[in-house]
Amino acid sequence: MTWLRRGEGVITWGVAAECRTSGEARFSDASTWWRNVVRVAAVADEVEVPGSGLICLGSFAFADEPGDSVLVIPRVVVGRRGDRFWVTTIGSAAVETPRLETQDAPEPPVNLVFADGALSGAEWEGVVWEAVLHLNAGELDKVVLARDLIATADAPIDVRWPLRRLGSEYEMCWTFHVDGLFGATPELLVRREKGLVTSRVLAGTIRRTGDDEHDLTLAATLARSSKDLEEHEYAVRSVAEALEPYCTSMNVPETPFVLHLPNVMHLATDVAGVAHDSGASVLELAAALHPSAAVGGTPTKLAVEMIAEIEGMDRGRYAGPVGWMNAHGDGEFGIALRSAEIDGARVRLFAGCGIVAGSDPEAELAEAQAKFVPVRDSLAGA
Ligand SMILES: C=C(O[C@H]1C=CC=C(C(=O)O)[C@@H]1O)C(=O)O
Repeated sequence: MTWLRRGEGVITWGVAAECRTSGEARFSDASTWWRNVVRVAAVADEVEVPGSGLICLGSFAFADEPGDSVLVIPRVVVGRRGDRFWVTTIGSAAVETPRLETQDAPEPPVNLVFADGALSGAEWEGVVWEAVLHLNAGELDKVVLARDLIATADAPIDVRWPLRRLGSEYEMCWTFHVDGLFGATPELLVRREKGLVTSRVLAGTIRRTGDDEHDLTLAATLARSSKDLEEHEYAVRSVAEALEPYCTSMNVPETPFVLHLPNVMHLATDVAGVAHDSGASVLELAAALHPSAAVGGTPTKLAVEMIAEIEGMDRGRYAGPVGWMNAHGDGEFGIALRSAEIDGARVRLFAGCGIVAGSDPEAELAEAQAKFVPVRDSLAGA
């Protein structure tokens, strides 16, 4: 498993224990399981930085139904924070320090072919039209609709190949791999670190052209676009409202900044708060925030119902929380965007867009295509 950003984070091997769960109680099941593990664990942590000591990594389904979720305690963790490096071993009996051996470099996927997933592009545009009709009728303010692509190779794909590329090309994102779900997400649902709670909210997107000067003009257009600012405002409000009960004070900037990624630019807001003594873990905070308006919509309940009704596919763990947590309940959960599920020689890629009353289905399809780019390119040959 992997959780990395700018070369910092953890890479893990093996499984010491795991909790598989599903349904509405998936977050509380996993939280209870983790608390029980922590209660009986003997932890020797000589490093004491985020990610050292006993940790688990998890990936959760977007929807209550269908979809499976998992929390995994790895056997071996190799971590880095700043100039500190460490190895953690975890087991139910005495554990030996593993020998860390250099592995062969991964090979690229062989003869990779892409095909539409549940819906073709044209069919998906039809679904977006349908949503726009509902939005214009005032039934809801925003709904996020996604689609999938299927990539098939001639032989099983080594996930280290796309992970290396994502890690180096999307440095400002969190590169992850948990139980077959991998990607590089630009959106941090929540981080809890020593009483400080932070969240990076994204919503509002413009595609990059490859011409830096032109992209700067586009960034300025994005920062002034009322459609995108409105969409962004919904997302920030949903995060601030969900975090409020857990924080004594909060800082919610009034204006977003533009986050530049190699494929797209987003309106972004970093929300920060001081956690009060409720002791809610980062996983409990992630459960309270999910699904934010960046992946569900506004109002949440209606948007999630509409997604189930018209989207035409099972999201699985795409757009669900993915991340790690330690024995104190500190950790980071991102939203599993710009992601894919790998199963042998087959990869299922996901991308979605926030739809509001003024959305143009053709433009949304182009935006979804741009959001497939990180994983799509990461699978390409050398
Ligand atoms: C749902 C996705 O992106 C979300 C995150 C950032 C910007 C978004 C947007 O502008 O539509 C989406 O809400 C995705 O990448 O699959």
